[in-house]
Amino acid sequence: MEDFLITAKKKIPNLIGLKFASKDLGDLIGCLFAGKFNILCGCDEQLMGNLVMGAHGAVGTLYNFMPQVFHRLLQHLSDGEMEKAREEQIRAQKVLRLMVKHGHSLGGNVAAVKPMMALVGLDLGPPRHPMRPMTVDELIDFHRDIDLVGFKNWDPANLL
Ligand SMILES: CC(=O)N[C@@H]([C@@H](O)[C@H](O)[C@H](O)CO)[C@@H](O)CC(=O)C(=O)O
Repeated sequence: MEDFLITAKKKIPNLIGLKFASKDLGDLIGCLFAGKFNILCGCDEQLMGNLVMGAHGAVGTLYNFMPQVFHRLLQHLSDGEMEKAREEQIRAQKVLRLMVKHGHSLGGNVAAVKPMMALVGLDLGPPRHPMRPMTVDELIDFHRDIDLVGFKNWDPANLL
């Protein structure tokens, strides 16, 4: 993406940045120093690392249903409380692993985003074809796993 920014800037004068969805941190630092670009973290599981390296913000799925975890992460980072920030990042990782685990058979982890949003009170309907919604049994399994990692204790204010 660093090469892209340098090359594209010559042809697209109003190019001001990008959402960095890769996990290549070498490329991230390259993008951050490629010029005055606005670089947004597009990989929720790497938010902490991206911000420490200098990313300017983030776009992500998990911020929709576990915002307090990320607010705390940002606060701890700004206070220099790295261990506490890590704890929040690990919470995000635990949820992501479950979304991949339970979303895989549905055609993608976006199908697992829907029940997460429902959990915080927003019924967004079923995922788009070819993904499919969870069956009742799958939903019970998913909720059980989500409860086991402690999700409901992290953001209790958000829950129904
Ligand atoms: C590449 C990608 O899909 N990134 C996601 C992440 O939230 C992603 O789902 C998450 O990090 C799990 O890998 C978002 O940054 C994308 C996104 O929300 C958007 O573009 O609207």
